[in-house]
Amino acid sequence: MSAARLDGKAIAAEIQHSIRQGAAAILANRGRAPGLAVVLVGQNPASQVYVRNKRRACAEVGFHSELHELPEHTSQAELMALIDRLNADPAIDGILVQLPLPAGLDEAAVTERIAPTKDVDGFHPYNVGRLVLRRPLLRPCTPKGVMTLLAHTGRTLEGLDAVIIGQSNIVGRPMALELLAARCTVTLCHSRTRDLADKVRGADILVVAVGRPGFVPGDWIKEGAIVIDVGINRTPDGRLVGDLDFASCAERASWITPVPGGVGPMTIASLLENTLQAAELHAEQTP
Ligand SMILES: Nc1nc2c(c(=O)[nH]1)N[C@@H](CN(C=O)c1ccc(C(=O)N[C@@H](CCC(=O)O)C(=O)O)cc1)CN2
Repeated sequence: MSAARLDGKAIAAEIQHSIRQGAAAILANRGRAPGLAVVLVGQNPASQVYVRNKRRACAEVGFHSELHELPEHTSQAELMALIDRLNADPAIDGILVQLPLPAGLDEAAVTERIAPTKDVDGFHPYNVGRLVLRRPLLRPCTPKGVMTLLAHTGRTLEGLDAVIIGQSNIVGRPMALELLAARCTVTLCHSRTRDLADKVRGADILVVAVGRPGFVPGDWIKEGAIVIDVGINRTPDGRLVGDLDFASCAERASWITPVPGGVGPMTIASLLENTLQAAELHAEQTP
């Protein structure tokens, strides 16, 4: 079998098209566009790229976006005070604090300070709890984007065996909850997992988020599996690659995501969806 590509860039462009119409409707009804505040602390070069891409996507769909750039040595109290101001700002529907934060800042405390209906990353315990209880409100962007990609395969997910490698709060864990809600049987693997290759060989759906180039070889892939690569790694010669040995995995999979152009653009599309959803929630709350 040779896999078909799940083209995240093209699917994200379709989503942006419909969001542009939603943004226009909010503008017509409320007299202002959906608003996203992006908080960037420090000078992490990858974060700078992601933030630029997110703001460009906002401009393309007609959202208001504003960037709050803070120096590396910002204190916890200064960051919390900014979040409080943005929570109270009626022009802001979504608040995004780009991660990772510089050492010394408490990410969990910052996440919990964001008002749950402005938490467009879906990281607040309130939003995570709703996902656990199968009553999601704002869903974490990368797993949500992966679910949209899976929907584009046209396959029924119910009953499939899904394996996730990587147990982070922003990808692996919410990904497990999403796939469980879609009635998959889910195995969440991590650095202490035994017999990883055997577990992966049973997967109808494989999601890999470990941050190690070429971590999954083709002979781990079940014939016909759907394979999703969340990894983004820069090689010494400057290329961007995922966590799969792409060529050998593509020989056995039925569907596979490329890097770049797979999950990354879907993370940004999901952020736009969440920001529009937050703006609609706020419109209901303030008629
Ligand atoms: N507050 C958040 N911080 C982080 C998140 C997040 O969802 N919220 N996720 C990651 C980084 N991330 C979003 O912020 C992200 C990563 C990659 C892409 C993307 O579009 N990648 C492109 C390639 C871009 C490039 O040239 O480097 C692709 O894969 O095609 C978007 C968003 C950690 N932090």
